[in-house]
Amino acid sequence: MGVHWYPGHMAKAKRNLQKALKLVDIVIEVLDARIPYSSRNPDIKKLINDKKAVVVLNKEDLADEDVTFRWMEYLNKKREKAVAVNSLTSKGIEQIINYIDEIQGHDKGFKKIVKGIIIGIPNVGKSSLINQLSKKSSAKTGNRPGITKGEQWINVKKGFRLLDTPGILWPKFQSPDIGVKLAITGAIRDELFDAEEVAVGFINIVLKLNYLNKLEERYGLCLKGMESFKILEEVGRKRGCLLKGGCIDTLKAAGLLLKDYRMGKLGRLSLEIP
Ligand SMILES: Nc1nc2c(ncn2[C@@H]2O[C@H](COP(=O)(O)OP(=O)(O)OP(=O)(O)O)[C@@H](O)[C@H]2O)c(=O)[nH]1
Repeated sequence: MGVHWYPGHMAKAKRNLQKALKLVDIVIEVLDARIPYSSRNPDIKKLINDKKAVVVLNKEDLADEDVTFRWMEYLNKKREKAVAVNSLTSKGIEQIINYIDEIQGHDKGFKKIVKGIIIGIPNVGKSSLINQLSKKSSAKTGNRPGITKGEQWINVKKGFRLLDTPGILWPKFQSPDIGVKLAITGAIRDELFDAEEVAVGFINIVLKLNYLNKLEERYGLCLKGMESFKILEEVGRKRGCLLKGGCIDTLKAAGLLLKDYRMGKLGRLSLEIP
């Protein structure tokens, strides 16, 4: 799943999700903290309908803290319960549990056992979050979209059960701009896009959101006043990405830059602000 997202894939994902949603009372929707808007499924409101929900801004360790704070405020203003989470270290996990307690406590109509599901687009960290919530590595994780399989309930705590299979959502396709952000963060498989184009798109965002110093620090370069492709070339030159004959291998440089970003080597860097 999450590969090409042909209409057939989407219809299947939607059917599976609708089936799963019938089994649960609470939805934990996982977004990428670096792109909360672009990583949100376009039909989410309709799908969840009036079910209780918690929005998780995952991979908070890779996002700009101030920007994440602004996203939380923005979501809270819209009466959405939002929490910033690092699913690798469990930061924020307690707050999710608290929200679930709160929802259970406030709603007298709730059953004794509340059931939840984790949903989100590919590679956003659904399985890692399930692992953190279950405190055991029962869900399979990997640095590649589309590897989640299996189905069972996990007892997260007394009175709260979680479906061990996350619901996979299709991403937004509205604009090339969103596509580039999804590619940068790894929600779209690398084979499906042109790395150079995506890296240039990434540098454009870096310039727009004033993060150039992060690139300068990482690569020991002075990049002020340069346009995006030139910056990519400079990174390639510095890192020895050269073709036979000495030309800069910008494709290799693009791969290196995107990998560094995804691994957090450029520091905390958000790609969109509310
Ligand atoms: N830095 C960081 N990486 C994370 C975090 N959560 C997950 N990851 C990484 O993101 C990648 C994808 O995580 P998964 O948990 O497999 O994501 P998923 O949404 O289940 O992916 P699919 O099975 O493709 O739908 C893995 O390399 C994880 O280690 C986080 O909070 N911070």
